Amino acid sequence: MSVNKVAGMDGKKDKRMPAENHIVVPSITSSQRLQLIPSMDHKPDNYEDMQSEFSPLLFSSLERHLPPTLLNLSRDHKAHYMRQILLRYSPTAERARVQKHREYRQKIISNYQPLHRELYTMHAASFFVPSFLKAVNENTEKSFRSIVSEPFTGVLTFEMLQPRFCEMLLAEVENFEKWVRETKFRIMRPNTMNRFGVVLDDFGLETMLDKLMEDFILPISRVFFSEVGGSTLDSHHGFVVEYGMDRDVDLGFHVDDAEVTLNVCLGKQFSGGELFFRGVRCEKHVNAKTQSEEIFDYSHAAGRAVLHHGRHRHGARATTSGHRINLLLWCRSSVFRELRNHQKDLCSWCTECQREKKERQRQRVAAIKLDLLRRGEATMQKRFLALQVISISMCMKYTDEMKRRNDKRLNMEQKVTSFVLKDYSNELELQTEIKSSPEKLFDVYKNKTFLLPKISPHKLHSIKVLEGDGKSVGSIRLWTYNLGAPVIAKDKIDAIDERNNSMTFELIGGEVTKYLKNLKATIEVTNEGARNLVKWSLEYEKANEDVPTPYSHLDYLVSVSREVDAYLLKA
Ligand SMILES: O=C(O)CCC(=O)C(=O)O
Ligand SMILES: [Fe+2]
Repeated sequence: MSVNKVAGMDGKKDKRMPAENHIVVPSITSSQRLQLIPSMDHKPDNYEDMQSEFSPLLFSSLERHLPPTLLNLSRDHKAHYMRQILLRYSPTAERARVQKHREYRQKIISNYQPLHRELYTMHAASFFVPSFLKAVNENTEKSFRSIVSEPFTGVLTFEMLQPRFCEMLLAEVENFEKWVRETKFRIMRPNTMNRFGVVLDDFGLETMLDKLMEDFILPISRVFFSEVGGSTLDSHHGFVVEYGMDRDVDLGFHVDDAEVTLNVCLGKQFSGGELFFRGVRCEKHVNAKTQSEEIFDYSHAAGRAVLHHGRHRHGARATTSGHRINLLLWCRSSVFRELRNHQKDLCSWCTECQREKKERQRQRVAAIKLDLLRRGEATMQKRFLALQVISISMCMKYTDEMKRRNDKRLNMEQKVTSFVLKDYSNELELQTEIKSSPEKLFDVYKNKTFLLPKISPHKLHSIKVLEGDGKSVGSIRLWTYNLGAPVIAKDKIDAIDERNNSMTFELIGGEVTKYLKNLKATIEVTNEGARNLVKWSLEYEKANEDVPTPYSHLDYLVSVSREVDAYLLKA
């Protein structure tokens, strides 16, 4: 089974940038690099009318990553700066392909006479049904839930297009196909799996479809598909597919080259043609076996939309009579794709990754249980507590149990083998024994943080000093690490006590600050008799009651320290 459908030539704008020698750009120093954390309170310029080989949406989303000193420059300055960066990432062959495709589109657009010009700009009131428009205008989770039904997890359906719009679009596609036949113009099909159907972006509908994605699909995807890039959609591939006895009959099992796929049935009369879904999979698991609970079939109806994750494996059964024509919008997120490049291991959204993870956890817990039982020295209570501590990052069940205890405001001190966990309200401590000297381990955290991504590459991707020297109080650093998914955090060194090998960091930015209003972490490396100990303490304030106690953060910090310990012993 080959399920990866190859994307068609999705085009870029038929526009050009202003001539470069018209722009005077202030010289750029190394401190003016793009920022990993976007300035969310900055409103980017609109680049719609700018001529460039890159999409206007790409410029708008990249603008938020510009260094603060560049944010207030003129639009042309910013575009010039961003274009230089984008060009560095666009290899020559890709640029040549884009250029060729742009010429192809230009040739079509300057020769083809549209039938319904009103389709080429967004007229929301005449395109969409009122219920859809109302939900998008209100733009709340509640408003979207009121129009959407979810017959199967991750497959949303809702009424979307007016019958008149469907008729006009069908007539426009027919008109375009007539022109193709008459002129014998060789057009590209939407992708390698379709012999029929046309790319709407290629004959002038790109701007309207950009708007459709940005103003109508993005708000819904933000609510339902944020985990898979739905909040950062910034480019699309828009086309129609056509089925019938004299067209393509069915569509094989595949995944789309999209983060979120919009599939709207335009008509006409048909029977058969059901969509079949078979579970969400990442690249690694795209061919993994389907579980019975992943099987879902859906019969489409004219005007109705289906919105699903692009990597939700699917296909379409044979259209047994009539004609079935659908509008497809493959919506993509460059940010999500970039982040995926750093996240080499598990996908939170791939059912198979999750199944493998559970299986590994089950095996670990079983091994720990067996080990404890074998040792026989632990009392029944010790065994139970050991499992609780070790499973902090593994099973929410345990942390829920701990939360209930915690709510009774119990100060627990649990001594288990080499771990000590203290759980106060808003404070957590986890201590573990290490073999290397306290001074050496502290030295890594104080002076040699550059070693950490090397020591623990699967947990920590990078540490960048943003302000100060990265070693003294007041220094600000940017951490990219892996807490199940890639996470970005900005911290400030709050206090250093070299005599006691202790340091405190405060979180001042990044995803975690969304659910923990305050988070201070202190490391203390000490020596107690014959034992060397590392203790991590967290002081935190949850953004709301539903936020889980940050056991996983604590466990993360301690497990990195244990890896540093192992590294020092080997060094
Ligand atoms: O035929 C359909 O409705 C599905 C089309 C589709 O999945 C695709 O073109 O990616
Ligand atoms: Fe598809």
